[in-house]
Amino acid sequence: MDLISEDDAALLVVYGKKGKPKKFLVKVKRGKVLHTHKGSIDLSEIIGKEWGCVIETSKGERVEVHKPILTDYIEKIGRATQIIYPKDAGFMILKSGIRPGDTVVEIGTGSGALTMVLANFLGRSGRLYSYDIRRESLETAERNLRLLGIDNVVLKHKDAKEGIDESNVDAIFLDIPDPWEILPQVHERLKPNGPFLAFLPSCEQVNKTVLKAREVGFGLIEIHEILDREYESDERRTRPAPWMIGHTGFIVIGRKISRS
Ligand SMILES: C[S@@+](CC[C@H](N)C(=O)[O-])C[C@H]1O[C@@H](n2cnc3c(N)ncnc32)[C@H](O)[C@@H]1O
Repeated sequence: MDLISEDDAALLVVYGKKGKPKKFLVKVKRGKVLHTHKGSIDLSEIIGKEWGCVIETSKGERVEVHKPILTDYIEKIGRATQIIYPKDAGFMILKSGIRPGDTVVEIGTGSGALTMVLANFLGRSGRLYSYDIRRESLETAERNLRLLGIDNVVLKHKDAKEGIDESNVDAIFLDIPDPWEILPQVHERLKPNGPFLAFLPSCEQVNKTVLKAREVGFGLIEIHEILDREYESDERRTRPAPWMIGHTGFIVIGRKISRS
């Protein structure tokens, strides 16, 4: 049975007045105490217990102990930049057509949120080459990747405008302010019919990207925006949560057409 051990990561959840969950991502250590607004939690107590168990704080409040999944990590990772949220990352992966074992390039590592999702999907037999111009971003991303024990990513400190080193790549993901500047190289480095997927916060960027993508030889160009509205439900009513992530960005996708 998969029991909780020392040094495991655990997601502890305590509930506020209106049933709102407050989440704590912790490393389990004997003797370590977590202090929350609902009392303290002795982490020694959960060692040897089953995942999904329920314990109590020092004030007798309920604490759920969950085994963290990828989205839990993404919510809590250190950030050096804006990140791509799971709602967008999941859609981008599906629309890229990539499969475990593929070779993928990412331009704009940032904090590594999309990097984590891509690397997790590609698996041990896959390879992700991720470029960033800023050392600070790469350092943050490296720390975040280490949290998950991800080892199929090659982080590259390089301006992608100076060239993409890999060729015959299955897909290229771009999260930089001006992807249109490098679409000619992206086209050259993709395998036949390979897709690019660009994440862009503004309509002006979308337009420039689409026009350039047509010019350099991408077909089946699509533009999407993904909206995710969370709901809350109790004995009295079910309704949209008062807060939502209003706008993240647009996703532009194109598939390489061979120049004949
Ligand atoms: C918004 S962040 C990417 C966030 C990332 N997708 C995530 O989910 O954490 C954009 C990153 O692109 C990098 N960048 C901008 N222009 C670049 C270029 N020409 N080549 C490589 N990286 C670039 C920036 O340094 C920044 O870290």
